[in-house]
Order: sequence, then structure tokens, then C-alpha cells
Amino acid sequence: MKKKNNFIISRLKGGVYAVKGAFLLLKTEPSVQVQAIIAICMIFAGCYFNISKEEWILQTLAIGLVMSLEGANTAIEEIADFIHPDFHQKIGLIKDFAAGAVFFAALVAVIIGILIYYPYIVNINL
Ligand SMILES: Nc1ncnc2c1ncn2[C@@H]1O[C@H](COP(=O)(O)OP(=O)(O)OP(=O)(O)O)[C@@H](O)[C@H]1O
Repeated sequence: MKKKNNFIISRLKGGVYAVKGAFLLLKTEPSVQVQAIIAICMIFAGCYFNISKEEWILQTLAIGLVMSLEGANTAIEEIADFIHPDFHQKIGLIKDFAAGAVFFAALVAVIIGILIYYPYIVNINL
């Protein structure tokens, strides 16, 4: 029973650290802040155009994917700067790989955004 309680407490603590990390990212990281602002704009757009449930699911997945990878990219940059603060070709490559991963996700998110909103925008009655 004690072992089970320890497991639950350690998982709860893990959740608290994760929420703290998410708030820190939002508070301190301009790249994550920009993605959060874009996400809020997309949520307003979804409400405005009254997109379908399936479109909300796709949009939410795209937002989650980009924000998660942006957070992971920030963590990788921090590790890289911590273990090797000076200029090094390998550090540059590691950072470029991490940024490239965000780029893939952002590209997919843009494509999803176009697929969702293009039909609504062309059918808009002004
Ligand atoms: N220590 C380093 N050694 C070699 N190249 C580096 C180093 N630091 C950064 N670079 C190069 O500069 C690029 C930008 O690095 P930086 O750490 O400023 O990331 P950033 O994407 O501008 O950060 P942020 O996402 O926080 O705006 C890297 O992708 C890499 O090519």
C-alpha cells in the first residue's frame, strides 16, 4: 500500500513540475509566447467560422504538436548552452536539428490551417 501511495505521490509531483515547466515556457520564452498567441488567434478563428468537431480536433492536435516541439526545442537549446556555452559546430548542428523538428511541425500546422479555413474564407459573404 505504501509503495502504491509513493507511486501516486511521485506521479502527482511529476504533474506539478510539468505544469510549472509549461508556465515557465509561456512566461520566459518568446518563441513559445508567439506560438501561444497564434494558438489563441486560431481558437478565435475556429469560433468565428464555427468549424466542425473534426476540424477542432485537427486544429487542437496541430497547436499541441507545435507548442510541444517548441518547448522541447527550448529545452535542447538550454542543454546545449549549458554543456557547451562556447561556439562549436556540433552545438550548432544540434540546435539546427531541433529547430528543424519545429519547422516540420509548423509546416504541417500551416497546411492543416489552410485545409480547414480556405473553404470558409472563399465562401465568406461580405
Ligand atoms: N554555441 C553555438 N555553436 C555553434 N552554433 C551556434 C551556437 N549557438 C547557436 N548557434 C547557431 O545559431 C542558431 C541560433 O541559435 P540560438 O541559440 O540563438 O537559437 P534561436 O533559434 O535563435 O533561439 P530562440 O528559439 O530562443 O530564438 C543555431 O540554430 C545554430 O545554427
